[in-house]
Amino acid sequence: MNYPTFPPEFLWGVSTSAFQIEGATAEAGRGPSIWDTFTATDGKIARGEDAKVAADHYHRYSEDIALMAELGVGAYRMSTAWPRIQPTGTGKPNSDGLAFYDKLIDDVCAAGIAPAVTLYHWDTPQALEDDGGWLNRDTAHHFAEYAAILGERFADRVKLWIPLNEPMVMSIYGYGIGEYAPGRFLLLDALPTAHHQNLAHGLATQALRAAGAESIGTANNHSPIWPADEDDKTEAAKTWLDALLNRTFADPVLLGTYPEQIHPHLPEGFADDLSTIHQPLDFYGVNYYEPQGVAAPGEGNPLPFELRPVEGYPMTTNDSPIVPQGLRELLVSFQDRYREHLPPVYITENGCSFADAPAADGQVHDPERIDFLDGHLRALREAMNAGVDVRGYFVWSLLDNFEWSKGYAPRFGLVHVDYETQRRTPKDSFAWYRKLVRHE
Ligand SMILES: O=C(O)[C@H](O)[C@@H](O)[C@H](O)[C@H](O)CO
Repeated sequence: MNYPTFPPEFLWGVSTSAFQIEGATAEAGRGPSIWDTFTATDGKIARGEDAKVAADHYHRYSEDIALMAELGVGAYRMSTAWPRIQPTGTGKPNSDGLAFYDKLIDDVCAAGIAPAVTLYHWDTPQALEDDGGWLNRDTAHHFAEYAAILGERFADRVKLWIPLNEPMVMSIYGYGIGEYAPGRFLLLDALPTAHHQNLAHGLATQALRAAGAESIGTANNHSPIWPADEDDKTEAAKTWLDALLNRTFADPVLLGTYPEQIHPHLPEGFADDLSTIHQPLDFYGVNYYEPQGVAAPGEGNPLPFELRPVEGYPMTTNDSPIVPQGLRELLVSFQDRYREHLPPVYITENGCSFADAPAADGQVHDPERIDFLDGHLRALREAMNAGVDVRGYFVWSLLDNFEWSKGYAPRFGLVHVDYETQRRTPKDSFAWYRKLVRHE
């Protein structure tokens, strides 16, 4: 099988997040997070599922590290659970929490794999949410304190640091439309949470630098915005949605500015924080899954846009259109828009879910996932040929895991997880990725 070719020093990895795989939510001093609260709230999660056990990674991380060593990946993007380190989000760190990540990071390093640590993948300590969460500017400063604790403890071993995972999703899905924790429905009044997360990114980057961190970047999710029709009003809606979903999180970090449209929705004095947010970065991490369709707002719609599905493409079981060329388009547009302000890029997440299950032969055959990865890697290669400086790629995800409000039905892993027995079964895509990563 001919694979797309990449430079020998290209960094191959896999990604996960703490809340989606660890389980052990009440063990070793971990405090409750907004997602523990959300999963315990009726009607919020499909089939009433929760992540108390998830993939039980907290107890089975050695087995999972052995799987990554088998894959031959050069890096593992994981997240640390803020409520495991600071159960209420402030104050003295929980030594058992630090000890867990000490052991995990040591064993990842011992397997010859570079740890890439995301400090925050949406599991805000509930105590901070009770004080307003990301609506409260103080949370950004608490986050910087948390970052300093991690930097001090792990900067000697961690290769790549990512303060926040997808602040856009936290703001829009968590505070804007209530689909994710903490479940607020504030629409555009959620935008102060975007600013406070951007501020947290800047303050945490300063704290990590002070602790001697090697390489710091982002993991922002981005989508090319595709107009549903040629109407001028749709073009205006496209510009607005691009500002909201993409530029509100890229511009302040890369340029030290916010798109004009967003200014009226930001907290007073936001401009004074831009120099803190606009920290020099070593890389820009992009999570790509799909383009986003848009049209002009209909009658009575309070928003300056209307979301539209992208049609005419094969779909995943998570209702995502499979559009590899969207990745090339996105990266080339970023190169054009940010030019010398865009540091080297890592694809920090890309992946797909299908209803994978062991077949009669005990194997898990997932040809659609192999096609998905192959297609997106070819599109990535094209973007690199067009001049985008891409240094690495992380598959979402190593393991099947808890897919937020959709629970366990969407399976994104290269490794199948039987949630009854916690048995791990590498899928065909695991073998495919192994060959690619090992240049076999
Ligand atoms: O991008 C995200 O939404 C998150 O970073 C992951 O936690 C998701 O599980 C994954 O993307 C699949 O939807």
